Amino acid sequence: MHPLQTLSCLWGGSVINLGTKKHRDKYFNGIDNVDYLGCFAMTELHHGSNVQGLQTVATFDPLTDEFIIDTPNDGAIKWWIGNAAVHGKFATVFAKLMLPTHDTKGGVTDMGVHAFIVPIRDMKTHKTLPGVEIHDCGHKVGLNGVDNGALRFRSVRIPRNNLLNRFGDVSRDGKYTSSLPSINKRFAATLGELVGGRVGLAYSSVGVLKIAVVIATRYSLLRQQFGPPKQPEVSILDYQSQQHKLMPMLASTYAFHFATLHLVEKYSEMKSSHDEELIGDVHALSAGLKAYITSYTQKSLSTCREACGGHGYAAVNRFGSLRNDHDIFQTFEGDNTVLLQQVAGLLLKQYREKFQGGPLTVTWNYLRQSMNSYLAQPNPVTSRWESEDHLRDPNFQLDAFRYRTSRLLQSVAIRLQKHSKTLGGFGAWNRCLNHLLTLAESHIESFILAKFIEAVKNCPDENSRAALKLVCDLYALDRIWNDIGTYRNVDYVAPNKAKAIHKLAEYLCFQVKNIARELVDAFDLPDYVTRAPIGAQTPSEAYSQYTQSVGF
Ligand SMILES: CCCCCCCCCCCCC/C=C/C(=O)SCCNC(=O)CCNC(=O)[C@H](O)C(C)(C)COP(=O)(O)OP(=O)(O)OC[C@H]1O[C@@H](n2cnc3c(N)ncnc32)[C@H](O)[C@@H]1OP(=O)(O)O
Ligand SMILES: Cc1cc2nc3c(=O)[nH]c(=O)nc-3n(C[C@H](O)[C@H](O)[C@H](O)COP(=O)(O)OP(=O)(O)OC[C@H]3O[C@@H](n4cnc5c(N)ncnc54)[C@H](O)[C@@H]3O)c2cc1C
Repeated sequence: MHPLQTLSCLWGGSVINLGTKKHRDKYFNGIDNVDYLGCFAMTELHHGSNVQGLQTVATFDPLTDEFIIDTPNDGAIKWWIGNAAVHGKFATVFAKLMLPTHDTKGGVTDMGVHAFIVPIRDMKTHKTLPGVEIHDCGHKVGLNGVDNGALRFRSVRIPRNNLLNRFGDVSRDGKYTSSLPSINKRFAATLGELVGGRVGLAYSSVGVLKIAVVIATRYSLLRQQFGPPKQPEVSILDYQSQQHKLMPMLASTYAFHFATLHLVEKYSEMKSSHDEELIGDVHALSAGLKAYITSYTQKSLSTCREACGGHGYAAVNRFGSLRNDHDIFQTFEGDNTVLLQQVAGLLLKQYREKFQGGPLTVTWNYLRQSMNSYLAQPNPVTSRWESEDHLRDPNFQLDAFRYRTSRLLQSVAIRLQKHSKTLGGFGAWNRCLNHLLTLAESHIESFILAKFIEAVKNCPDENSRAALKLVCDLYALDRIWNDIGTYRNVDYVAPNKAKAIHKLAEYLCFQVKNIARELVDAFDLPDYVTRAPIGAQTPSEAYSQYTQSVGF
């Protein structure tokens, strides 16, 4: 999807999902046929992550039945707004709704952040409208095809009808009504508009990871360097170090593929059902997967570039532009560190409800099982089991991941309770922040593994199932080895078992290497998508495409 289209989804989605029939009737066709190019103006110079801290105001004027949109200070200038600098005709502006209190002092009441449609350029002349000032945010590290702009509003008047009023409305006489019980619920509903973008970014990030893994793996099979004395040189993927760099990454790519397929399904289900519980579930899942996957992909892009040596540094082989364009996936649509805290918050909410007897929603019900079974002391016998059958048993693998999450959840809940007494909620949360982030990542890894195991089980073709099982085992054991300290600290894994896990993970890297070409070809990415000579589908063409690219 082209960034412009994605940005129009943000603008169009906000009008359709935060507005009501009158907005759909007035704007849908223009959005759909791209007459009404628009932008999603939430972020300000001083506030991006903290949406409740936004300062742009929309004050209702009962005399003229309008809202007055104002940027009260430079910190409130809308910043980074895609489609604003060149193309946008409208903006969905997120601002604090201010209602007159009708008292003698002429006061106003802050009703919280709401969304407003603000025309920013003339439909015919495309000139910036009166009271609107727009500048380009300038050259960026990447994604320079997107025209990110900064907008200042000086007493811009819009009709009352331009309030996107699905979750809160203002009558002609300035009375506020809402279908939702609290300002917090209205805020959550408004933020719900961000979920679609996070789903899209998680899914797109897997696409970027596939491209990088395809290029690096194909090149590593093709590239030969050194070999045994008096024998032909070997492919660099024969080196254990190269296998260790790329094969767990290939396994993670497959794991993320299945996890994001499930996320898209849950998102579509949520959009059609509007199920309250599902909304919270999908919010946390999209936040967690977007944060986890985009962080993993960004690190992997550098690993792939390095694994291809000097030719990985040639712009024509794309690692640079992919790395530069993808880098911001870790920040926009919600900064990853901030989003992981949403996951931790929801886990703690479920934990509290569970111990207060409340129901656990379907996606988290493993916590119910794990809370009871896993939190018993680890079994001193199984913690020493090291056979390949046991280590490659999906039940062991998933139990290990879920045990870790449960232990992290229980221990952070205890720490938060202890620190809150002296530091208060905010201080306690900050004191435990790294623990909370580890909990969130551990939960997301458990979710990803569960989906991968499910995909293996449901694979109809026997040979493909065997290949997927091999890749899934590598994913699981690599992840356990990656955090072996946690498992050792709680004696879930004895020293002998840790050694066996490490040894088996290295052996599985070697085995996956033997089918690596088939595994990357299975992503079915044509050369016009990977667009990197050294990763050409036909190995014999790779070097010739590359030499031709420089003019030979
Ligand atoms: C390389 C190839 C390229 C390919 C091409 C692809 C190009 C892709 C281009 C994509 C274009 C992207 C353009 C970018 C756009 C943007 O960046 S838009 C702006 C994004 N900004 C954000 O995401 C802001 C992040 N901040 C927040 O979401 C919130 O401020 C917060 C941090 C979540 C709120 O925190 P706080 O104020 O502390 O409130 P909480 O108590 O945490 O939350 C209140 C309740 O609301 C619930 N909630 C929060 N978010 C959501 C949500 N999204 N959906 C549903 N519910 C939500 C939260 O759970 C709380 O509920 P309760 O616990 O019940 O109170
Ligand atoms: C190319 C690009 C396109 C964009 N497009 C749009 C758009 O179209 N519309 C739009 O509204 N916005 C857009 N944005 C803005 C984007 O959404 C914000 O940059 C993002 O939400 C992060 O906010 P911030 O930049 O203010 O960072 P901050 O929130 O200031 O965060 C900075 C750092 O502080 C850390 N931090 C912040 N809060 C916490 C916390 N509570 N706990 C721990 N660490 C914390 C973060 O982890 C981060 O590393 C875009 C940005 C870019 C660069």
